[in-house]
Amino acid sequence: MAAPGDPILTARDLWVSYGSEPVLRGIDLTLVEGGAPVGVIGPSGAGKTTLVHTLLGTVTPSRGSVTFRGHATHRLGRRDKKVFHGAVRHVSQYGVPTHDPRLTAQRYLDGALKDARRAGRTHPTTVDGLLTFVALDPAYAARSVVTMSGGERQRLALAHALATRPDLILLDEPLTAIDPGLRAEVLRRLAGLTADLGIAVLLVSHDLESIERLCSEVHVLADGELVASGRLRDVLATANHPAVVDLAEAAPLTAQRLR
Ligand SMILES: Nc1ncnc2c1ncn2[C@@H]1O[C@H](COP(=O)(O)OP(=O)(O)OP(=O)(O)O)[C@@H](O)[C@H]1O
Repeated sequence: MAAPGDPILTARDLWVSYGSEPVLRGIDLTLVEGGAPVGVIGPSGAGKTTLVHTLLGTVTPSRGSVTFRGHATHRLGRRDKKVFHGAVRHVSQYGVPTHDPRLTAQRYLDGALKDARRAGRTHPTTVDGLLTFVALDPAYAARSVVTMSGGERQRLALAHALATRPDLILLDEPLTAIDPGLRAEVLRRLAGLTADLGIAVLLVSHDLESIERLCSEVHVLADGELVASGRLRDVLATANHPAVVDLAEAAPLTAQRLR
């Protein structure tokens, strides 16, 4: 039985290459049960999405390993894979992955609630409640997902992941397509709900403000390496890597507030 603080996903000396040049270089990262949200921030092309896919097992590392509760993810049997997919959910920057015009928000979220019941992962929520949580009008339940805007699809994907009450949620730029005010509000709600339900979060983003709103611990990813780690305030205060300096310069108001 997993207890708070036990590792859920652990990456050890993770190296990934698509061609000859490594995209991830020796990443060490541990995400724990019920842990406070962890952020990975880095510029475009730093390797953030690759890191998420490697944690999920959809990209195979050339060196190093990812373990789920102590078991190598690339060697999970069918049953353990099912457990893994219930425990660890992913929300990509592209939102709901569908081209099916018949898929409504209601059907999509109903499916997630059904999955949650089957896996014993329910929490007191409904389709209306989930839509409202991500700041979508409950009338959207009847909408075909393919007719929704990018920002609406992103929020629907987030609602879907939350419906299944995972132990860990991997968020890859999940709210980039919505305006900063709404993004701040959804992140605020997300921080509250994940804390209440004990869901651990990894947020990868290039946006310092989003990371600040959700994450107490951050890692800076630059050219495939984690070059600084700690509380965001401390990381910015001791910025001695050019990538950290660039981050602070790109969001001067946030950086100034934190210093
Ligand atoms: N399937 C692939 N084949 C070849 N190269 C890839 C592939 N996926 C990513 N890359 C390259 O790996 C590097 C890291 O990409 P990745 O998408 O992980 O970065 P990122 O930090 O998520 O970027 P962004 O913030 O722009 O989404 C980039 O140079 C990218 O072009």
